[in-house]
This record gives sequence, structure tokens and C-alpha cells, in this order.
Amino acid sequence: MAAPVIVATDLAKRFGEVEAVGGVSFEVASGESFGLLGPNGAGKSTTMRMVGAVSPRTGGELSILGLDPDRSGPEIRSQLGVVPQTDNLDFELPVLDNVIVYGRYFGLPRKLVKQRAGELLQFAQLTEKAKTRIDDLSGGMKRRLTIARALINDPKILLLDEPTTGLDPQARHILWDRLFRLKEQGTTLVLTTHYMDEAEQLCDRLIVVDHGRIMAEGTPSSLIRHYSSREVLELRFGSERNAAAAAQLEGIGDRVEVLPDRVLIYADDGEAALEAVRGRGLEAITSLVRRASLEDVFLRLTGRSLIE
Ligand SMILES: Nc1ncnc2c1ncn2[C@@H]1O[C@H](COP(=O)(O)OP(=O)(O)OP(=O)(O)O)[C@@H](O)[C@H]1O
Repeated sequence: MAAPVIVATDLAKRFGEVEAVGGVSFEVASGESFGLLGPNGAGKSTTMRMVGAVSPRTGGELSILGLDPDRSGPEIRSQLGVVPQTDNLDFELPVLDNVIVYGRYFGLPRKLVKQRAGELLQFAQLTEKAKTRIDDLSGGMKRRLTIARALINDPKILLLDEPTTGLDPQARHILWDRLFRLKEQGTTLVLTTHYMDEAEQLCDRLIVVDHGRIMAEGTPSSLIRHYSSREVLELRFGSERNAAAAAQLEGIGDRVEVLPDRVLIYADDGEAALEAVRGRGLEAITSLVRRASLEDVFLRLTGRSLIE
């Protein structure tokens, strides 16, 4: 593993009585794509803001690119790219100027900024929109522009807080493709998400966080292997009947989970589990066999669904 660019040890943040982050430890290697996966309020944004050297920690240790954010905030920030949860683009300026003006904040030479801004618009597939007003961009375009802007200083680490929340599926896929390219070019990515598919697509490694604590850490596939069977059988018996039906399914597969809208049976062979369900004289309204996902990992760890 390459030398770590981020080292957090018992990192904590309190807001008065509220413990937003309760002592998390993790390392991110150079070139790695690292994720913080957890539901709303888990402490992901707070952790990102500490890593971004904009919010001081109240406990533990933190090193970013070998520097302590308490002492070297500006030096750290000059080497980071930050994509916050909500786009903070300048609505007064058209697309290209948004990138150029941002570049000037970093004190980069004018000519370099102009050249790089053009390249970044191309990367973000926004070249044709260079003169467009921000109001006239779609949500996905705004997000891509925010990413392009965050790359103007050629950052060593790109921090992305919920990069695709609120976007439609097609816009999400375009964005994932762009982030994947960055990853291929060796940019270190740190992202928060509550979408398990996003974490599976983009993260080499991730931590699952809940209530400000780390519940598990690993690669998406190792987490799934460790916390779930290979397949999941999803059964819907109708909202009033799920719990009663589940009581009759004990012993099928490795584990049975009852959610308000469905029953999940964890089994390495989902089709065989479905046969066993039918063998007990139970017929679901709908049944579906799928591969296990990080959603199943989260459910196993917390007893709750990621998106509630
Ligand atoms: N400035 C603040 N003052 C007081 N409490 C805060 C502050 N910022 C965050 N919190 C609290 O800290 C906890 C963690 O919040 P945080 O925003 O880090 O979670 P999150 O996992 O990023 O969730 P989301 O996806 O909703 O942003 C929450 O209980 C939140 O209410």
C-alpha cells in the first residue's frame, strides 16, 4: 500500500452536547478511492469538513498530506479539491468564468488558469456550455462544473460530499464515469454517500459509519462476503402479512429479515430458497433473487436500511 495521505486517529467532533463524530480511525493511501458510507446524520459531512481543514477537530489526531490541519490549514487547503454537498457556484458568472475566478483564489497565474479551465470544461463535458448562465444548467451539469472547479489547483486529494444526491439515474452515471476517470488518473478520492451502489461503483475501500462511529471497514466485496450471504431473496407478501409470513420461513437460508415492505432471506442459492418457501405452501405477491449488496451489510450491522 502506498504511503497514507490521510491518517485519522480517534478523530472526534462535538457541537456542545452533540457528539457528531465519536472517535473514528482510518487511513487513506495515495491514489486510493475511499468512501464514508452511512445514513443521514451519521457524521460523514462533519468528518469531511475536518479532513478539508475547515472545521477544527475537538478530539483525536488528524494528518493530511503529512500536515496537521490545526497548524497548517491554508497549506493543506491549497492542495485539496472540495466538492461540498450543495453546489456553491457563482450565479453571477457564466460557466467558464466560474472556473477561472475560482482558480484565481489559489493565486495561480492567469494564463495557466485559462488553459486549465478550458481543459476542465472539456473533462466535465461542458465545453459547449462555457458561456451559459448557471441557472440554465441541469443539476448534473452543475455538479460536474463544481467538480471541474474543484480540480483547478490540480489537487492531491479530491473530497466529495454526496456527489450525486438529488440527481437522476442518467446524470449519476455520467458523473460516476467522470469520477472513475479521475480515479484511473491516480487522483485520491474521498467521498461520502448514502447510496450503496455509488460506494460499490467508486470505492476501493470504505468505512460504514453510523451515529459517528465506524461499524465496519473493507473493500465493498470483502464487506459483502463477511456480512452477507451471496444472494438475497426478496419477498413481498403485502404490508400486513410480511411479519406473519416471515415467522413461517425460519430455517430457510442463513437468516431472515423483516422490513416494513418486504421479507429478505439471505441464502447462497436464492432460487433454492424460493423453492423452499413454496415447499412450505407460501406464495409471495412478488419474489426476486438478487446479489447481496452493501445495503445488506448496513442492515446486518445496524438493523436499519440506509435510506429511511
Ligand atoms: N454545526 C452543527 N451544530 C450542531 N450539530 C451539528 C452541526 N453539524 C452537524 N451536527 C450534527 O452532527 C450529526 C452529524 O451530522 P453530519 O452532517 O456530519 O451527518 P452526515 O452523515 O453528513 O449526514 P447528511 O447526509 O445528512 O449530511 C448530526 O446529528 C447533526 O445534526
